[in-house]
Amino acid sequence: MSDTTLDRATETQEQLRDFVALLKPRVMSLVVFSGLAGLLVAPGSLHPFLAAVAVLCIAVAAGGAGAINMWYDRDIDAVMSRTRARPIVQGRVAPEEALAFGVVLSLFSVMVMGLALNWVAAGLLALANLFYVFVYTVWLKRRTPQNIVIGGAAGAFPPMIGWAAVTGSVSIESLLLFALIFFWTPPHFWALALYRSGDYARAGVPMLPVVAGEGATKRQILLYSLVLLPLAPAPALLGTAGIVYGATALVLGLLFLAGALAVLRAPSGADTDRAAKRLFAFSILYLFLLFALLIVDRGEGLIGGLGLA
Ligand code: HEM
Ligand SMILES: CC(C)=CCC/C(C)=C/CC/C(C)=C/COP(=O)(O)OP(=O)(O)O
Repeated sequence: MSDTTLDRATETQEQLRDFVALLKPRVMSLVVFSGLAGLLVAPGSLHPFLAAVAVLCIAVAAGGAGAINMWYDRDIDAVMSRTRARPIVQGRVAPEEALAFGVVLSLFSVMVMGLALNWVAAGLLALANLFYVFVYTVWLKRRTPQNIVIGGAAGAFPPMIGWAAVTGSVSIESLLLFALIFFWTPPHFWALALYRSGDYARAGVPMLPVVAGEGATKRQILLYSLVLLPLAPAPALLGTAGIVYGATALVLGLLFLAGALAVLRAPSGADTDRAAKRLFAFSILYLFLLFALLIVDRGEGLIGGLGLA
């Protein structure tokens, strides 16, 4: 192979990597997993191919919204150390190209969901996508410290979308899964914001630790952890999951609460940063485990949900 062919291959690979980065793939992993859980625990069955299409649509719509978010936020992303290396900021992807990429993916995923599954799931998918772009990114992120409480609802839709892909409807059970992520998001994000508050202050983004201070943020984290404690086991009461899920969710909730208390008690500075980093990491593990348990504890739902029964 000649040097120019090799150069071109490397360039294509790097471009591909940049476009994948626009989709925020790491955050997407949990979005997709929670969507899959919603799909698997829903009553009814779906052909495995259609189940795969539905999950792929959730991933692509979330990725499309992520690309549009990166286009809109390119000014503040350039100021924050965590986001400085992103492709648009580094000039490796043109802003208009990222925007077009995000819009096309968003439209495509909603259309495919509607045509292949049903229009309730497609409508919810569009709502989640629009909520992240317009309500969170454009409207609230730069205006109020409640940005992630309200705007964070976008990320709570995936299990409801998975559920609707199977059933064509919204139900009390899928609303409960929505509520679970909705109340999980503030402690998840504010833990990170505590040790990244310098970044947000520099960028002029009014995240809670910047606007209300460290103490108020820690108390809010504790409050939401208290709400999660009875909420997470609740699917066991509705029959969406079994007793194994319910008991483990309670234990996980107690561990979450212990993490929030450790953050509250930690003195300002390095100790707070350390406790907040641990809580942030645990928040991700917590949600992954909850949804994994939900799937496992509904073994017969899993088999039925994929039409394998
Ligand atoms: C408005 C709501 C949310 C905000 C503001 C937020 C913010 C963030 C931020 C800033 C990070 C760090 C990413 C990085 O290091 O580049 C992060 C990580 C993460 N978030 Fe969230 N998040 C939100 C909701 C969610 C939701 C709903 C999910 C999934 C259900 C989620 C899943 C994750 C995961 C899996 C990571 C770890 C990614 C990694 O390994 O870096 N987040 N989040
Ligand atoms: C269609 C669909 C299912 C959408 C779900 C969208 C989704 C993943 C929402 C979660 C919200 C999120 C990742 C916020 C990141 O905040 P930020 O954008 O302020 O983070 P940043 O500072 O890293 O850019």
